Amino acid sequence: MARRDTGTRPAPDPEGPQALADERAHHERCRAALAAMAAGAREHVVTAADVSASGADAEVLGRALRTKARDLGELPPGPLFFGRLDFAAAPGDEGSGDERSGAGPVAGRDADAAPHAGQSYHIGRTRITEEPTAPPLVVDWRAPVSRAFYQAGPHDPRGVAVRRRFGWAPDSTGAPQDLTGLEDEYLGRSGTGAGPGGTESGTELGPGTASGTGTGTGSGTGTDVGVAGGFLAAEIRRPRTGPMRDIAATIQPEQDDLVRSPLGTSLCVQGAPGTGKTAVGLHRAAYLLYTHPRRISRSGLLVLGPNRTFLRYIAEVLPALGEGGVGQLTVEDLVARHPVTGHDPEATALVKHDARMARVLRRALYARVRPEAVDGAGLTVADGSYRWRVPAGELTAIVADVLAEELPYDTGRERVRARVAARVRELAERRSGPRGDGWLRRTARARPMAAFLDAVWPRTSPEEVLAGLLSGPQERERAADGVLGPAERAALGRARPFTARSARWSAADLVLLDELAGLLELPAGHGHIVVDEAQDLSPMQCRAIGRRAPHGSLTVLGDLAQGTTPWAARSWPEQLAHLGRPDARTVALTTGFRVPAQVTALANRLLARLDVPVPPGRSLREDGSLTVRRVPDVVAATVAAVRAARNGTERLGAPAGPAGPDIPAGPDAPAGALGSVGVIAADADVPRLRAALTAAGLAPADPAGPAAPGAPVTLLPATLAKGLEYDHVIAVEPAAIEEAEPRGAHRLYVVLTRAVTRLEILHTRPLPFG
Ligand SMILES: Nc1ncnc2c1ncn2[C@@H]1O[C@H](COP(=O)(O)OP(=O)(O)OP(=O)(O)O)[C@@H](O)[C@H]1O
Repeated sequence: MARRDTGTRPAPDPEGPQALADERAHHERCRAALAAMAAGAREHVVTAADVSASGADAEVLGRALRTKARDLGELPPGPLFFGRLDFAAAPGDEGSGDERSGAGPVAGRDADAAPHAGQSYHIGRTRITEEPTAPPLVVDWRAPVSRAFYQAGPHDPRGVAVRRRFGWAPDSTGAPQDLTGLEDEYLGRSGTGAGPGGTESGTELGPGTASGTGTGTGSGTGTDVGVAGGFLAAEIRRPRTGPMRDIAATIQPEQDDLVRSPLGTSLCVQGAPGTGKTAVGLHRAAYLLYTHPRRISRSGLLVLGPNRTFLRYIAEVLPALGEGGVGQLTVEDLVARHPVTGHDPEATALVKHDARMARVLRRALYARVRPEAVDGAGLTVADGSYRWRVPAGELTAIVADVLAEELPYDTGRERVRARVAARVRELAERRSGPRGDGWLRRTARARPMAAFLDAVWPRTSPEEVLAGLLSGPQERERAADGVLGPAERAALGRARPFTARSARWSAADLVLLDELAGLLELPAGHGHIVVDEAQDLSPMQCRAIGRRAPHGSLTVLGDLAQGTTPWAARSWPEQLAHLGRPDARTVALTTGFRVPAQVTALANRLLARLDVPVPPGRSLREDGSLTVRRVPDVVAATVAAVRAARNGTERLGAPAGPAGPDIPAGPDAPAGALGSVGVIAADADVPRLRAALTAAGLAPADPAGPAAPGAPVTLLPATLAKGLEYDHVIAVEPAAIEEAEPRGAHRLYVVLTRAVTRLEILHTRPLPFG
């Protein structure tokens, strides 16, 4: 593990200022090249229509070019590279583990496929080149060549002589803007990785930074990232001011392993709060799109999150990585055949989300297939002066055979039709010579055939089957007998009968309708699905996701300790089986990048009471603070706490230091460096807190509103906190949060782990944790 203690050793490198000037010049060159690339892409869009052979070609080409032009145009205005690798004159076998090196280089990106000895590569969020045949000015962080940036260490330099990271000072909005520093690690001095390897380096500071000393300790390579120092520390301490950011500059080795897992591998990441699960999932999505552009298109990739607020929070990560246009949905969106207009009591919802419902629904659907309805006289089809008759026994056998094939219901119906028609043709040909395909098609559509099918294997819809099941006691008894207990069967039933047309569907009904739709016909598949907060999914929701990637893979992200739904998972093997991926590799992440150590210690105390088999988290951050205050009036105390935070009497973030990929924030930070404040309370307490804050002139943003991700103060109900983070969290009355729902202790665990820098707990009632 490379260790650096530059905190006590100023950068000694006499070439520093020149190196910085050279890098600035390179950055200027990159900016000009990127502008030319964007202009070129736009021009290609215009000319594509003229040069294409057909309208269809023009459309496809135009779409591809438009996407490229848009992505280039949409790249955020920040730094165009964040790292550099200088390979030693005799590189080792770096990059050989990447699946793409086996598959051969992708056209136009040959230079990025494997490092060349003695060559330097700048690494950034997108590839930049002055012309297609020239070596790139910047290689994409996902290219095989870039892998060493994340994985090389003193004991495994991967041919890297020097790894350089860049520091960028922020502009007035807090976005990194000016190249102000660089930090070199000498990895490959011995050339073999033997010996002490990774040696010290200096942080070369440019003008405008606070001092001439380096930052922090340790740069975090190897799986033991330890206490973060240098630019990683600066990055994770950077105040949160808006939507989630990408972490391309500081992905850690164990995260990188997950990000670059092969497309065919389904992964499950169990991670304590703030360990980067969401970040890993999104970067893996970007990596797969880059690495397998032909096998997985943007429309073939899907990201699922728990709610709209969360999706808005993560919405900018993929576009910032040059991958706009990826579908980001909630599971509710996925199954939204109808608006939700009904509501289920909890006991009913529990039954509907239970895995056993899959069997009940299958039975309810296939109860419609009735071999016993075959007419004893068989099926007779007229053919000119002939009458062809298939005997009842043969028809029954055909139906039984097709049933045994377990095809989707609609396919089964067509298979029966095709088999019976083929049998009729056999009879006809035996008597009076060959029959063509047109004849066969007509026979398959003949009226007696339709009547036979309607009696034996009728056409139906998910709505019809579910309405029948929920409102017909007999149908329910038949389908659920031996599967659900009497109380569960009763909970499933609706008092008043209804039809598919008059139905008011509940959220759980939509999941059941989706299951039925999947039994009737296979849904369109995705090449890869990233599922966040997967611990909260019910077995039936898991099935809805799994069947949408029949040949694809999944990245399943979650934390059993954060499960808050009544059906939340308690074991990953079970959840993965419901997702149809029992063999997925499960990996635990425990190093937290968000929550400070004191807060993590508090959360771990609560975790011990949650009875879930997950390892406790540990924090990478020794900074940050935790305050627990018993107050006479939580509403008044909340107003005072928010006011103090906004007045800047409590500064947030890291101590002032040289710019890493960071905004310096701390006692000397500029006012603009104040981070976000999140007030989190039991849902029922939110209205009065909102009223009080608004009356005090501190109107908070509504987390569901459009301004939420960038707002200075957000007030959010505990049930919306999942996946989000704020610099300063004010958690109001934990006892009320815990008692609001059956899994309230898990909810409280989520709430207590949202703070990046400071957690302030305000309470009048006794605290639910020891
Ligand atoms: N390698 C890294 N470098 C810098 N920041 C990181 C890194 N990994 C994670 N982070 C940051 O840590 C924070 C937490 O990450 P993320 O939200 O992905 O965690 P999570 O495991 O999904 O958390 P939770 O379970 O609480 O939702 C984010 O701000 C993320 O950008």
